[in-house]
Amino acid sequence: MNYLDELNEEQRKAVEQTEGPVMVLAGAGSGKTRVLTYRIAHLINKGVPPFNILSLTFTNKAAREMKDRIGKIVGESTAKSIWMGTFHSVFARILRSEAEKIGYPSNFTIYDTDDSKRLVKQIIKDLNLDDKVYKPNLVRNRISSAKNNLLSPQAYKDNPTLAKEDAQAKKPEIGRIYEIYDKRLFKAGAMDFDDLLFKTNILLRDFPDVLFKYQEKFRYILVDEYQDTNFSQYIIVKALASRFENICVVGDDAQSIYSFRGANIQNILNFKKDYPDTETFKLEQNYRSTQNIVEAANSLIDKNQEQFKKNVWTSNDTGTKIKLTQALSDNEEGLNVAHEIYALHSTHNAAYSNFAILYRTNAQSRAMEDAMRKLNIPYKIYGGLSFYQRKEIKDLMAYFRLVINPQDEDALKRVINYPKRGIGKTTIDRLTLYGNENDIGLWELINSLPAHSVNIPGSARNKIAQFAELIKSFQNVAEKKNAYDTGTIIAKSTGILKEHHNDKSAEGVARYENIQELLNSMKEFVEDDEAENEKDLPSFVQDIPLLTDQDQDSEEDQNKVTLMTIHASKGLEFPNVFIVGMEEELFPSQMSTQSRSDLEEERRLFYVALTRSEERCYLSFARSRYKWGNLIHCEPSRFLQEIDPDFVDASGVTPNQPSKDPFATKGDWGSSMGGGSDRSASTQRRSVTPPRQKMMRVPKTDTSNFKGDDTANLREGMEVEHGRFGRGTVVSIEVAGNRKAVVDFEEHGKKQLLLKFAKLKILN
Ligand SMILES: Nc1ncnc2c1ncn2[C@@H]1O[C@H](COP(=O)(O)OP(=O)(O)OP(=O)(O)O)[C@@H](O)[C@H]1O
Ligand SMILES: [Mg+2]
Repeated sequence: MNYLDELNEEQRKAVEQTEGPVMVLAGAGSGKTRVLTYRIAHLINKGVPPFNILSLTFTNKAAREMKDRIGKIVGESTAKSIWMGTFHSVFARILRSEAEKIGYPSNFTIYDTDDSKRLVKQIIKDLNLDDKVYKPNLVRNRISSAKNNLLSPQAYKDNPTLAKEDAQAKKPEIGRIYEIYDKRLFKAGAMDFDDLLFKTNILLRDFPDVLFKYQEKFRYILVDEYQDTNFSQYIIVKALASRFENICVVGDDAQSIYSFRGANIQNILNFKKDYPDTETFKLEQNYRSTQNIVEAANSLIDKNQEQFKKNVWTSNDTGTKIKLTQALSDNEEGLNVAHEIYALHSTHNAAYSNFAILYRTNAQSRAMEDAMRKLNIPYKIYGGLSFYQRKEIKDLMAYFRLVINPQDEDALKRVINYPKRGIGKTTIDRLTLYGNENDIGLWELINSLPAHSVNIPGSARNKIAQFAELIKSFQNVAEKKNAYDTGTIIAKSTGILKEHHNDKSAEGVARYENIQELLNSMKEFVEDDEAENEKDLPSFVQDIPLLTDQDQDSEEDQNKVTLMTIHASKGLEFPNVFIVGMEEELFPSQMSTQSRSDLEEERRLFYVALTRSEERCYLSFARSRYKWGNLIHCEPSRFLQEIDPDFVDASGVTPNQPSKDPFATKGDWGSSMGGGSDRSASTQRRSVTPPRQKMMRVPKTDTSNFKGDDTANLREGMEVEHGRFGRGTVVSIEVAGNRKAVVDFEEHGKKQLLLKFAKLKILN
């Protein structure tokens, strides 16, 4: 069958209109991504060389799937040379070949969010600022949004509005922090994620020949999920497309869910202004979901004022109604979901991969995971601590980074005394201070130490010299050997492998296995004959910070239930979808209920969630859940009443009085639902005693300053105390296998702990 026959008329028109600006603005599941995919195949069939096509997707996984499909139409080897991937990965690749023009080494390091946060923290400390006021996360977000709006440190400092905002927030030094942050990154030959876009913009702005080269190269540009592009991405696309204007963007204003990261829905609304010749196509037929799901989603999004009205319909079956259930607690909610999955799996023979559980916040995964494990249901969780963020992996990777780019000070500081070689903290601090004051990079400094009058004793000087020699010897190895051989030599001769091997605790064994796993993946990398890239260490390390856990899907992950946040589920589809935690102050989130536009974004998020489902969709809420160590009573989400009740099976959940909430609409799924209710219609949350008979866990009685040491109650964000490491905050909890938690300790940094042994005290 001709591939064009697999499209409806409107889709086909959008595919065949290959020249000039094209916008496809259409609802969920209407085939926008399919149009992009077939359009690329069509371009190639019409004779456009694949290397003249640039396709920007939301995830690298989406790009791989697109490439696979195109490969089936035009042949795999042809499909391979299309430039396709996320903005970050595509422009990282371009920056590597052009970096020297903007003063960066081509093997610049990419700092992930964690690395960049550590740097911000360090600067706050160096400036003697109070990190309770200058919260590193907040400062980093502010810098990030400045970069995504293309504001340099100078422009930030000169901007009166920002200065006023910062002054009002009692954080007048953010501009200065940004300036230093920027300088240090540059000195380290490093870019953070936002820089990959920011620096691309600088490159295209300041080097007309480079701009010309890529305009000529990317004669056809396609962008998926255009509604979630930010200003920085928008300007890149605009610059590249301005010569030929063969640009096709697809998106759905109703699915714009990243404004908190600077995504600007105006980009899609302004497309026509930017390109007056734009041909617009509307796709209205949904191929993904049953009628019930489509209509339910339509009725919900109708409540938003800011939107293009769309008429989305489907010729699919009516399907079953959306099933609304309630539970007494988050644990019970998890068990309900698990039982339903188990039942569908056994009676309908549904593969586990046909199920997704979607939630608003990562912390909600815990109750779901516990339940999956109770019923022995295999699951895969996205968005936890990704493999490459584990401490032992980052340590070894820091050696790799340093070998490739010795200017990388974050890497250097991370390993100069790891494994321990007697170079103390005071010594490192003195080196750093001297380097900063005299504007000498750390690597240069430790290599010319005799020429400098830093206050460091002779014994430490020797050790530093030995360390520099060690790194240089690795650089020699890296020049001659492939990534795997180099990696193995580094893991062995630094003593890292041995250190983990000798540690026979459960954590130690896991760390050793993780290091082995990293080396295995390096072996795979060098043995992969298909991939045309170099097999050396820099090629292996290059894009690792850009990998997300969605990119690490292995064969064995195929038949598992998917657990993820709604944000991460964009563009995906599953036969059965469970949307859990449909409660006020959780979804919509507490922060969002103060303004209409924020609330509308939450509603779009709910729209995204609903429209992931193909056949069955389940909504649930719990009447109580733990938050910050307290059991909180929950109100059903206002969004539940916004779906036309014709499409919802709420049997067992009786409607209640209308809510008093100013944004709420008719009806309310209220408090007469389920046992043990003692609620009025108030929307306030408060702590209550859990209804005993059904609660899975009851918090222990408080006899000390501590909330009890029952780690079953542990949640992300909690303050805890550990016998050895002191106070810290729970960053994430992993329940697969032995329960583990990553805790960010005030004094000791992040540690992964096995909860069985860790004896964490939950603080107030
Ligand atoms: N003409 C068609 N015939 C058959 N199936 C189609 C057709 N168009 C789209 N589909 C199928 O419908 C589903 C949704 O398509 P697609 O993912 O491209 O939609 P989308 O508009 O990109 O959705 P989203 O807004 O969620 O990203 C896919 O499974 C796709 O294969
Ligand atoms: Mg899509």
